[in-house]
Amino acid sequence: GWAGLVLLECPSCGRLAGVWAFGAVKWAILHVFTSILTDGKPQAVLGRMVALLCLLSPVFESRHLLMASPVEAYMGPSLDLSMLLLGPMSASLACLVWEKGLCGDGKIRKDTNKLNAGQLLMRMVKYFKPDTIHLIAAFSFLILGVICDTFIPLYQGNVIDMLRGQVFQISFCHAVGQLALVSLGSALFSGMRGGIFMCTLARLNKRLKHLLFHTLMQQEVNFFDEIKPGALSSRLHSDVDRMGRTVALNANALVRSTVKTCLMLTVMLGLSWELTVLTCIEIPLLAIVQNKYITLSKELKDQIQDCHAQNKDLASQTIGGIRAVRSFKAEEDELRRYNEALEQMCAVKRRSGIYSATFGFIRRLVTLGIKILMLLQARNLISSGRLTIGSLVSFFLYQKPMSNNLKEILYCYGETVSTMGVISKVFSYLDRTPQCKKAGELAPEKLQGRIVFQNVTFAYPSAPPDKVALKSVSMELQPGRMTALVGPSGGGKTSCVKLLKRLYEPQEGQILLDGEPLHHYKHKYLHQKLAVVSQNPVLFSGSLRYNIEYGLEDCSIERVKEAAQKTNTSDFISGLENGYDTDVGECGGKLSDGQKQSIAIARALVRDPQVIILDEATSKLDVEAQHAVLQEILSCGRTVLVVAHQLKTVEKADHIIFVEKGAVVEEGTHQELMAKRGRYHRLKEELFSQHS
Ligand SMILES: Nc1ncnc2c1ncn2[C@@H]1O[C@H](COP(=O)(O)OP(=O)(O)OP(=O)(O)O)[C@@H](O)[C@H]1O
Repeated sequence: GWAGLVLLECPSCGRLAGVWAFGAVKWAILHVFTSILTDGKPQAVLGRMVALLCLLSPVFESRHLLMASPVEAYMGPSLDLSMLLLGPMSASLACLVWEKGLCGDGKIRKDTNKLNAGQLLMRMVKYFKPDTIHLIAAFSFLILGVICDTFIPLYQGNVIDMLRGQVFQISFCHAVGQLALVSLGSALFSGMRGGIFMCTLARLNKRLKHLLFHTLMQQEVNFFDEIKPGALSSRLHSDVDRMGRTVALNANALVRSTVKTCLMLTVMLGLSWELTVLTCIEIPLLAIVQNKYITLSKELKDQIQDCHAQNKDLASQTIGGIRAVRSFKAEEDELRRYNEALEQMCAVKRRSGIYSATFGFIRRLVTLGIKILMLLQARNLISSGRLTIGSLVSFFLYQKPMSNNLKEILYCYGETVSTMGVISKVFSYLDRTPQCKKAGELAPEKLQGRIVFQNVTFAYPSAPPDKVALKSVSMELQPGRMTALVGPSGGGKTSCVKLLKRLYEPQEGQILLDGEPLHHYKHKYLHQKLAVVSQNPVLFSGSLRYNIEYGLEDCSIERVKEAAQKTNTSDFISGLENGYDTDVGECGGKLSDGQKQSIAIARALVRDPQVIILDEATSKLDVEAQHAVLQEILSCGRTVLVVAHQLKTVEKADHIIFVEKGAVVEEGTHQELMAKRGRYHRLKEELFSQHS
């Protein structure tokens, strides 16, 4: 700026030599200045930038002198104000291209990032494959719409130039007709493009959600111990929606803006190359600001997502457990916790808002500066007769959408980059291999139901490495016998049940069913032949029938009724207005705890299992129902394992296994264990006092 002002004051001082001398002095001063500012260690990039800023004008003037015709002598630098600003801008642009695009380190770094992002995008694009026809149609309409769009301002300029009335009426009508035609084409093709894209996006979302849900269903139970349900549901809904939307809409916007930009650039260059250059200078400047903004906002976006998942989790936990919250009068506490989570989210969003406002301000400042330069240049062009008013109007009509296009390209780039985190997270779930043994193909017609635990050692994957839930447990459950697992709380009873259900795999030893390891059996077969009923069974919202036949294909109503009869629930169900079609409410909320247990036992019995495991599953039933259920379960020579806390259940058992601190301590009948006067005898009162 200073150099320019001096030259404006004294255009002929020293001509080219003066310009070079001035550039050199400016370089020396700026070099000293940057050295002082950076404690004598200016960065290489700053040095290059300073050199370019100071020497670009002398180089340009030298070229001017060399190319000047012999007739027209070189008269020194131009007094044009726009040239004054063009110098520093061109230097900044050249520097940016060099540093960001061509310079060694940056390029390598960018390439590796690009590779990952590129691979993710390519993979994402593959999911669109079933919609190829739709996409071809959508992109064809997009290109047609863009072509029509591009010509609208040009025809508008033509019509304005003809308004002066010197041209024939017929050509005016022709120009208006052309304008109407391209406008109509633009509206029609854009509408078609938008509609098809939306449909494609909906189909992609459906496919991705289905795939992700399927993958999640395959994961081992520990995966769900480690990742909260709120986070998973957020991935499944918000993230899949976001990744589909970003990729599809950005691809749409990117192609539209790129085609439009190329076409518009051609037309604009034809109208005025000087004004076009000025329009294009805006882009790299905005790119720098946008790049900085993307880096800052990416981290915040991740934080917002995590906060969102946390809030969702907190709200669903509280609402789901509202009965517990109410009974402990913990509403205030829950409200405070939720409020704290909201505050946290608010703080992150506030920071994001500040970044966005600052970015918006700088962007507007850049745009305003360019606009002023353009008006100055336009005045020069019109006064020298190189541009008509109609062409200028056309140019301005192009300029706004052109800048918008470029901004859109930058925005799409930014959006896509910031969605990479989301895309890679979703893909990491899609690619996750379940950490459990693959089920075998064994499905014998006849199953005895003899279960043997052979030196089973097991620690929960989420527990500390030294905390073992079961230590070398060996035991046998025989067909036709009821075995009771008893022991103090935290002893390892439920862990045995979980291993039998194959929710977890033991780290050492194995569990055999009729002499074969559990994982050799077909998954579906195993869960049909080995039924587990827990103390607090999970029911799903839906009818009673749906809950009893849950997971079974082609289960007749007769089988459902028979199972209900065996658990003494058929009378209660027949008394209901809709019978077996009565809705049980969210998680069976419309049923009493005892009714829930009965339905869960009926659900186990309808499968006609050979092994039944009751994890205190009859605790809420009345004595008569308990008796009936146990009678029924023990018939047919089944293997029965009960995790018992009640003395009367234990007394009915043929065999008792006493588990403490993850190990089998004693076993035998109730009488034998009492006679032994060991751990079982000593803890008997404590074990059963609350329940008996
Ligand atoms: N999902 C889990 N992750 C980590 N550790 C667990 C998990 N579930 C249980 N444990 C730990 O494993 C040990 C055995 O627990 P388990 O549930 O088998 O005891 P239990 O005998 O059934 O107790 P209770 O009679 O109170 O139900 C306990 O120390 C418990 O803290």
